[in-house]
Amino acid sequence: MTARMTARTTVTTPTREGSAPVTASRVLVLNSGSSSVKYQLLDMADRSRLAVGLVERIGEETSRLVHERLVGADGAAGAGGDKRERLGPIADHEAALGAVAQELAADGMGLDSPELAAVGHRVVHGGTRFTQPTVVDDEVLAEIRSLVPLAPLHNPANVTGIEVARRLRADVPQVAVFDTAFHSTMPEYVARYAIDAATADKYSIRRYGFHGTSHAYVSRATAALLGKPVEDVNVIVLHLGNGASASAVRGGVCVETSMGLTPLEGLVMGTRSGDLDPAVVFHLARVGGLSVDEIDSLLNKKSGLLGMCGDNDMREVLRRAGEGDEAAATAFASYVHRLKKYIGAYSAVLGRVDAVTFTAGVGENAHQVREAAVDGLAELGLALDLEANAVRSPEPRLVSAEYARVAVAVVPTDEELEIATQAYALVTQ
Ligand SMILES: Nc1ncnc2c1ncn2[C@@H]1O[C@H](COP(=O)(O)OP(=O)(O)O)[C@@H](O)[C@H]1O
Ligand SMILES: CC(=O)OP(=O)(O)O
Ligand SMILES: [Mg+2]
Repeated sequence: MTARMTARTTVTTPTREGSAPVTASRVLVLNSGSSSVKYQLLDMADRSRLAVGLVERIGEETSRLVHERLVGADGAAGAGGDKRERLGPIADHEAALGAVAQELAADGMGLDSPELAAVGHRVVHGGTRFTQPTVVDDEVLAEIRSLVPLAPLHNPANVTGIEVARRLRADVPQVAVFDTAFHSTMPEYVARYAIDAATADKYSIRRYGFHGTSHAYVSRATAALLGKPVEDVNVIVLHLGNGASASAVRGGVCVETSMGLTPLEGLVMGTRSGDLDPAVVFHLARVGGLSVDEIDSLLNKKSGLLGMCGDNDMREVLRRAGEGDEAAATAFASYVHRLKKYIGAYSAVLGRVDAVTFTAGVGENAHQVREAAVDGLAELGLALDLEANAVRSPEPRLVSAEYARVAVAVVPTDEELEIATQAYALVTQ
């Protein structure tokens, strides 16, 4: 990406007065979740962050917007920032994005700025069609909308984000960057489920995989950390946030990932079950009398750590387990056992593993999870330097023992920077 960036052409937009064009190098990135919007404004001329923020608990009485300006009020780097918080109900995503636009405008960095080159949107499901970042027009938006049944928790919010941003700034390209894109290289025999082929084709049933923007960024950053070209590095990436997924990346190309048709399969997550016998669904319907929607909600929103022990935040699970709480200890043990299984499985898939990399909220911060997941895997070449592993740091770093054959790394993910980079590259190419 960096190489592509240096050869950039410029985007020109008219000034507000409609006179001479100015060079636009800012990208606003929107990551809209079901009840939250995370955003960042970046200047791609030097890849710096100008403002970051979060709106959470959208639709509740207790909504909260936190906005942080990271540069001087006139956009000058290093001139000191400002952090503001707004509490009180924000009814929906439309209102949330309106509030975000207001905060940016208050800092002189509003959506009407002639310096805005693009808005980059995280879109979770891109189906089989969207394997590249894509400028959104009516037809593309309709296709993203048609994928809502495959990502009901995520795509509706992504669609709203695009609609609102388009309305606020119709002349600036809206670029969709898809979670599924990086995984589109999986071999057909990996992507296919072993079900009737005609049925699978009719209903677009296959493994798509998610968090691809993070898996792509982190696998490249791991190669950089090892000081090797990405083509020479085989890595298992463990993205452990609220949603969690593993991927096996051979020489920069994804060959397998744990999430499937939807972001429900695979690892134990904050509120999602991950892998289970599909017959659990039939049993709940036939014997439990639950509707399909009730089972969907149970497995997506009331399972995982939350379902097993009542807390979905790993910090809380660790605290309770440390105090001897049995349900929390079992939930933690299930979480790391599933991780261990995927590390083993993907070691077999890759044949040779150069690194196992932990990322996202849990992966970057919970040293206990890393320690427990790697424990006992010496035969696979994995061993930690426990002291290095326990150190907190925002930097990419190695935490493996010096003698270990396979590196264990902690690499902070940066989906927003990756989305901005891809969006900017597309509009300036
Ligand atoms: N210090 C910490 N120790 C353990 N877990 C943490 C810590 N900080 C954050 N987390 C976990 O990270 C999760 C959020 O990760 P994040 O990548 O931000 O998720 P998402 O992007 O899916 O919202 C939280 O639910 C919490 O469990
Ligand atoms: C796809 C997915 O699971 O995303 P998130 O972790 O943001 O919920
Ligand atoms: Mg995330």
